[in-house]
Parts: sequence; C-alpha cells; structure tokens
Amino acid sequence: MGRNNKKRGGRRGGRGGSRADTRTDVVTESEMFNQRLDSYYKKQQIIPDDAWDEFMQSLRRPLPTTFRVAGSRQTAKSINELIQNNYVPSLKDVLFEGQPLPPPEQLPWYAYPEGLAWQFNVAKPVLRKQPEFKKFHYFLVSETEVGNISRQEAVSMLPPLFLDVLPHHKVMDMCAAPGSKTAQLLEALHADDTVTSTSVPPGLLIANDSDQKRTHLLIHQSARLPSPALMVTNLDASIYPIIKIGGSNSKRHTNQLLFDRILCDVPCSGDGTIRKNSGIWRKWQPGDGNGLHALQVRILVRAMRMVNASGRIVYSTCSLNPVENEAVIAVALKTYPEYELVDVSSRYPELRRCPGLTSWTPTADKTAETYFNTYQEYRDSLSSIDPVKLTKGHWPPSDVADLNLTRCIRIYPHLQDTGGFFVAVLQKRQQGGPDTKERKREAAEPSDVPDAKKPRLAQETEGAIDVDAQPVQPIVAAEPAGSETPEDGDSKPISYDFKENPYTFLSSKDPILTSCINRLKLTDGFPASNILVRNPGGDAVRSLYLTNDIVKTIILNNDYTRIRLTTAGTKVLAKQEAGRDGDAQFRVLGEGLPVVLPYIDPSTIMESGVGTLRILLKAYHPTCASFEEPFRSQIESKGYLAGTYAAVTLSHDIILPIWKSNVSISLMVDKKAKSALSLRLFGADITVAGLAAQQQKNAPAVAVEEPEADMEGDEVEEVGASVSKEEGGSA
Ligand SMILES: C[S@@+](CC[C@H](N)C(=O)[O-])C[C@H]1O[C@@H](n2cnc3c(N)ncnc32)[C@H](O)[C@@H]1O
Repeated sequence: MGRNNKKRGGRRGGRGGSRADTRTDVVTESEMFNQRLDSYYKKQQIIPDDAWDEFMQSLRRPLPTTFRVAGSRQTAKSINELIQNNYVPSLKDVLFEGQPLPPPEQLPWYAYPEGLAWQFNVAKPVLRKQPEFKKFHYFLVSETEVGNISRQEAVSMLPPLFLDVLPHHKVMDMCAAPGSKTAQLLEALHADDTVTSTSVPPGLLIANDSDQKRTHLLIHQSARLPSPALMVTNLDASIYPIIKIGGSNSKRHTNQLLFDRILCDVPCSGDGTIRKNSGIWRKWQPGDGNGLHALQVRILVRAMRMVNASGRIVYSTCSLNPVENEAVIAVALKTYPEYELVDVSSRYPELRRCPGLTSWTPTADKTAETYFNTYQEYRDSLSSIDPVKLTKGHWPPSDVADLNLTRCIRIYPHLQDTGGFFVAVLQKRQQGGPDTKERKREAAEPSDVPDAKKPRLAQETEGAIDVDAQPVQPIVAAEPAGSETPEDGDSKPISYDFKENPYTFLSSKDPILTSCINRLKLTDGFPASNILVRNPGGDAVRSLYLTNDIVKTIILNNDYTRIRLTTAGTKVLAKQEAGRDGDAQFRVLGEGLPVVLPYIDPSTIMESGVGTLRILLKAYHPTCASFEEPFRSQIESKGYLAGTYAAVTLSHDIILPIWKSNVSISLMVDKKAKSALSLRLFGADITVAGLAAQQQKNAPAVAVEEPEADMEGDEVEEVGASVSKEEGGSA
C-alpha cells in the first residue's frame, strides 16, 4: 500500500485504559511507522523475515467491518438467513463509481454457531451513497440497536469460542466491559432459548470490570439479551473476593463458588488494534507492555484459584507483545504447575494462526535499542540508583520448553485481514498433576483460604509470580484507600463509594406480587420466590427482577456491597401508572417478555394478522376504533399479541406485549425495537419515530429513519477505559 498523506483518525489505543490512550490522535499514512515498534518486534522474531513486509503493510490497512449475528440461537438463525438469502444476493454485482463492490462474506472459521459472523470491506461513503449498501447498512444499524447484531472485531470473537460454555456452566468474565465477549458468553449460556422465549439457564455468568463507568456500559450491552443468570460486579479482578454459596442456613457452612469457565480478557497495550487505533503508531513504546505484565499475571493467577477441577480458563489480549502474552502464561504456569496449556490446534481449522513464542527478549529501554538476554544481565546493568522496572517473569524461564507455549495462539493481521490477537486456553492437568493443599482447602472451606488479594506465591520458584517485586500496576481502577474486600463474611461490609440499592427477594406470598401474578394470569410454575426488588425499603414499588436459583443463592450468601454487585438478574415487570381502574398495575416489560413467556397463560395471548400489527406500529396509541372486529372486542381480556408473520423479508414468530386503556391499544415495546421490527417485516420503518425522521431528513422511503449510529462507528470499543456510548464517545 502506498503511503500517501491521507489522514486516518486514531480512536483509542490500549485495551482497558493503558497508557497508550490515543483517542484524539490523527495520523497520516506516512506517519504509520514507529522505529521502536519495528525494532522491538523484529528482535522478538514474531514474524519470519520473509513475511515481515507483508505484516507491516497489513498493519497500515484499515480494518474490514465485521459483525456477528447475536441474540438467541433461533432468532440469530432467522436473521442470518435474512442476510444470506435477501441482502447478500442484492449486494452481488453492485458497482460504485464504476468499480465492483465485494458483497459481505461469512468468516470461514466462525463455524459454531454456524456462519453467524460476517465481514465486508467497503468504505463509509459507499455505505452512505450506494443504494443497496445503504439499505443493508440501515438494516444492520437497526438490528444492532435492538441487539440482534453485534459489531465486533473478528479476532475478539475467538476467546468465548474457545471457552466452550454450556447452559449449566458457572462462568466468570473477569475484565468484561464493554461486553462484546460477555454477550457471546450469555448467548452460549442461553443456547436453549427459542425464538420467542428465553430459557432460565441453570448456570451463571458474572461479568466483572474494575471501571465503574464501564460497568454500566456493560449492563447496557447485556440488557440486549435479558438473562436471569447474569450478575455484574465492579471489582479489581486481581483481588476478586471469594463468592460464597450456601450449603445450609448457617454462614459457617457456606462453600466457595468455583467456576467452570473463566475468561481473562485482560487490559493490555492493545497494539494488535493498531489498524483501527492508528494513534498507536506514534505512541508505542515497550514500556506499555512491560508495565501491564504484573497486573495481567495477577488477574490470571487469581482466575486459577477460582476455577474448579475440570474447569477451563481462556486468557486473551489484543497485544502482540510476548511480555503481555507468553510471559504471563509462563509465570502463571510456574505459579500453579497443576495447570497446563490445552492443545487447541485442531479447533477452527480455517483459522490461520501462528504458535506461541518460546523465546523473547525484553527491554527496559524506551527507545527499544538495548536488550538483555537474561534478567540477571538486566539487573547487573542497573546502577544502584536505577529503579527495577522489570521482573524475572518478563523473561522466558529456563524450563520454557516444558510449558508447551507453542500451544498458545497468535493471530497476525496479514494472516486473514484481521486485528492482532493472542489466546491461550488453560486447564488443570487431568491426572497425575500436582495438586496443592491450599486448593483442596479453598474448595472446601472458604473462610480458611489465604488472603485472596495476595495469591499464595511461589517466590522461590524461578519465573513464578512475585507480587512484591512487580512494578506498580499502571491501570488498576482507582479504588479508595482501604477498599480491600474482606474475606471474612462476618466482617462489617465495606461499601465506600458503592451506592447501589440493596437486593431484596420478595416473599412468594407478597400481596403485591401475588396480585400481579393473578392479574397477569401467570401460571403456577412462575418462579415467584426468585423475584427481587431494588430499593431501600425492599418493597414491590416499581420494578421486579427475576433471577435464577444460583444468582439468588449468591445474593443471599454474600454481602452485595462486598462483591460490589451492580446488577443481578433481569427486569421483567414494571409498574404502569394510572391503569384503567385508576390504580397502578404491573405489566410485563417488552424486554422481559421472553423470560416470562413460558409462564404466561395461553388464553391471554391473541393471534393477530399483519394488518393489526401494522396499525400498532404506525401509531403510539391507536384508538380502539382503528381496529376491526372481532379483534376489538376479543382483545379486552388479552395482554399479548402473537403471530407468525410471513412478511416482506422473513417468516417471523412474534409475541409482543400490549396494553389496553379505555380508548386505545398500545404496543409495549420501545421505539428502537418497533423500528427494527418494522424494517424487518415491512422493509421500511413505518413507525411514528421513523416517519418523523423521514420527514425531517427527507430520506428515501426504504429506510426512513437515518440511523444515529453507523457500522463504521458503532462497534462498542473494547479499548480505552473512559469513553462509553452514553458519554457520547465515538464508540
Ligand atoms: C480489553 S478490555 C475488555 C474487553 C471486553 N472483554 C470485551 O470483550 O468487551 C479490558 C477491561 O479490563 C478492565 N480492567 C482494567 N483493569 C482491571 C482490573 N484490575 N480488574 C478488572 N478489570 C480491569 C478495563 O476497564 C477494561 O474494560
């Protein structure tokens, strides 16, 4: 690629707020060179000499747009078919300014769930101007807004795939925000969902992030797949406290919750994202990765103490730097030798990858000119006043060959036109591996476990973690002094700036809840004892949340302020003020309906034709007189509208909540969901909001509402800790 002076906007560099935060940077293509990066990675020999130029050129090319069809498996399947059968054919043989445009393609390696990941490579002006692509773009944006499509970098889809989550698994996502991988994990937990209803998985997903603002972004993202099995916590993952689960009424008999699956998608320098964060070109220096190594080790080592005997951990970064990758894995394996790297070379055969490195040479020199072959050499070079910046763990250990580091996966941009990425899969040796006494004890009696904020160290072991010798953690979310989480359940709760409302489970005999269940005609199986409220008084005032059993057990056995529990379960019912009888009534929320649907009395569901749905979409509160008989009189005792709508674009099973007042009937789903439904069913946005937008912008009838976001800027960024969609960032 020729280096012209075209400007490319750098968005963010560094995952999770590393020091290479380059949000405001704009670099010209001629500036896409960094001597330090060049010498450092040449020295590490990450790429064979004959592929170096191809690798460097690929780093300078913009990244193709990739997205994943998300949501429950059945819905995803029909949306995917829609793309495949409807949009892709219309995007073949399309010309723009005389040039042919490539249609979207499925990512060949994203085999399961089959073919749900896509990539296309057309420039923004094409999406805005070429009519077929413009229509496709509107469709993508609209489905993204309701959570059926997730804009996600191709390589970022990998870690959840390797984690192999099943609906009964207890899963922890240690560094989860903004939540693109959390969404994938949730989808796997909800593999048994149907098109219209959400299953209540027996398993659990705790999504954690140390950055409070980003935790809220995480909640917003995961609301797209409402789950009674989700908890969000806001803690430093490297000192994640023990979660207790109850065995009996007595606190003394609680056990530690051990996880089946843990994802450590750790904060990193993020140089693998250089294709979209071009500011990294200017700022990159080896200190970024060096400084993150300690925190990365601590997070992984903490995960190793929280997984059960047959459990699995996936460690990932979007960095190419061995100090953040293989070096971290090596320290962790030496700290807990009962773990091994899993050979995943036969998984996803279409995925082009390189093996992990077995040798690398760190530098403490900002200019990346001086290297030391061993830690000792480095120590000897320091004058007595120089601070020690690097640890032994930055270097490969002497027995590196025994660690099977080649089982790690390195993805380079030139292999299949993606970002750069690193993945390692770890599990305990199945037989004959050493087992530590403290692990057995940890599983059995949590209150005896050594202080979790300082994992038991094997300081005498070469390369094993030595927390005290690590450099200061550069980006741990600032916790107020003294905010350590006590291990002892009897200690007083510490809540500092944690201002969340308490979590109170209603009695299943609670009069408001009982009346709500009766009015809504929910069936006997409705899990009333798993309904919780979030307000200081613990009453059914406004919103009712549903959790599954394990989430309930965790809430009952842990101080929510100690685990900084930010949300749990999913909101299913909300109070509708000024009901028809003058008193407030609870109604099922649009987003809660899939969860409640299995408990809804079928007599309250009314089949309707597409004409009725059209009327409901076209006006906010169409009058009763707008509807034909017998619908008008039959709707009196119904609360939901159902139909299999063989519409313009796909055959679609739908059940929607409705609300009838004395004079009107309304569809109780939000504006964006209405627009997406309209676009999907009628090929146009016929909603009030859509028509208003059309009038305002004089847009073509096909896609009346000019979407606020676009697929270029719509990806929820995994990098940078501080900008969220809500804050108006270009995420
Ligand atoms: C690479 S991003 C995670 C991306 C996320 N897994 C996804 O797929 O959307 C790293 C995250 O780690 C968080 N983080 C940084 N230090 C942390 C710590 N000590 N404990 C937990 N999270 C941390 C950052 O706030 C950031 O959200």
